[in-house]
Amino acid sequence: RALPTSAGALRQRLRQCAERIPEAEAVLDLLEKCPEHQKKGSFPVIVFEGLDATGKTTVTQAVKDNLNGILLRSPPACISQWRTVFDDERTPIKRAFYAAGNYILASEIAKASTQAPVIIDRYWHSTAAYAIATETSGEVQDLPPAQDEVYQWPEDLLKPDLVLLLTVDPEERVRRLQHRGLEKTKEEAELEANSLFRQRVEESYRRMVNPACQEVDASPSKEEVLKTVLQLIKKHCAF
Ligand SMILES: Nc1ncnc2c1ncn2[C@@H]1O[C@H](COP(=O)(O)OP(=O)(O)OP(=O)(O)O)[C@@H](O)[C@H]1O
Ligand SMILES: Cc1cn([C@H]2C[C@H](O)[C@@H](COP(=O)(O)O)O2)c(=O)[nH]c1=O
Repeated sequence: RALPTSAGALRQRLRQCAERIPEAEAVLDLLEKCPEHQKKGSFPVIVFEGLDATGKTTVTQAVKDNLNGILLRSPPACISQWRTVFDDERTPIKRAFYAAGNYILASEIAKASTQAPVIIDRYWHSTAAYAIATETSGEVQDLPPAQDEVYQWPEDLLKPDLVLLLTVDPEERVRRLQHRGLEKTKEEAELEANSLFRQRVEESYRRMVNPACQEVDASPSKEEVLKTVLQLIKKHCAF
């Protein structure tokens, strides 16, 4: 399978291509500086997941402001300048890059969660869901079965307290994509063109376990969605 599910496995993958791709060496250098088995601080760590244009950027910013939190994202800023290099690489290398981003992000989460609530725009569930959906074709029935290990959280990666999956109906999502009008990644283009791919990504999110995603209908107004999300955070996270 293309997705490495431990820090050791993804380091090995990046090492294999580091001679040819200098950016892989740079990612490895950053990984070396991250202690293994990061632990979170006493503040809650809340992740927002979902397909492109479901409203993650909008809601994470609003939640951050509301809770006086710290906003982080995957891939983290320190490696995002190399993203286009890896997006053009073969699938196993590209997936190793996104996986590495999560382990580097875990170091940032560990530190930030000692200071304030941490709000995250995409984390492991996105890395896994896009990888799983890309590796299969056809209908959701063709995905690995629900209990498969691909849906498990990596044992050595810091876990969040709450993962909220934002969903909107396909027509509203396309309206939001068009309204935004930014440059598309390959995955975004595929999501628009291929409704089966979109369904596979969303179903993969739903099958993730330990922690599982809690689904939020993000179709209402920005204010309504924020209200729902803040209620869920209050219910599930102790401050
Ligand atoms: N609840 C909402 N109602 C109407 N429009 C919304 C809502 N939330 C977000 N939008 C709009 O939809 C577009 C996409 O939102 P946003 O950028 O927050 O999504 P995203 O999930 O972060 O996308 P990506 O993953 O591609 O970065 C933006 O133009 C935003 O203003
Ligand atoms: C984090 C992450 C992202 N992707 C792909 C899938 C999406 O189409 C875009 C979205 O990125 P954005 O920064 O939220 O606009 O990137 C991926 O394949 N794997 C990942 O881990």
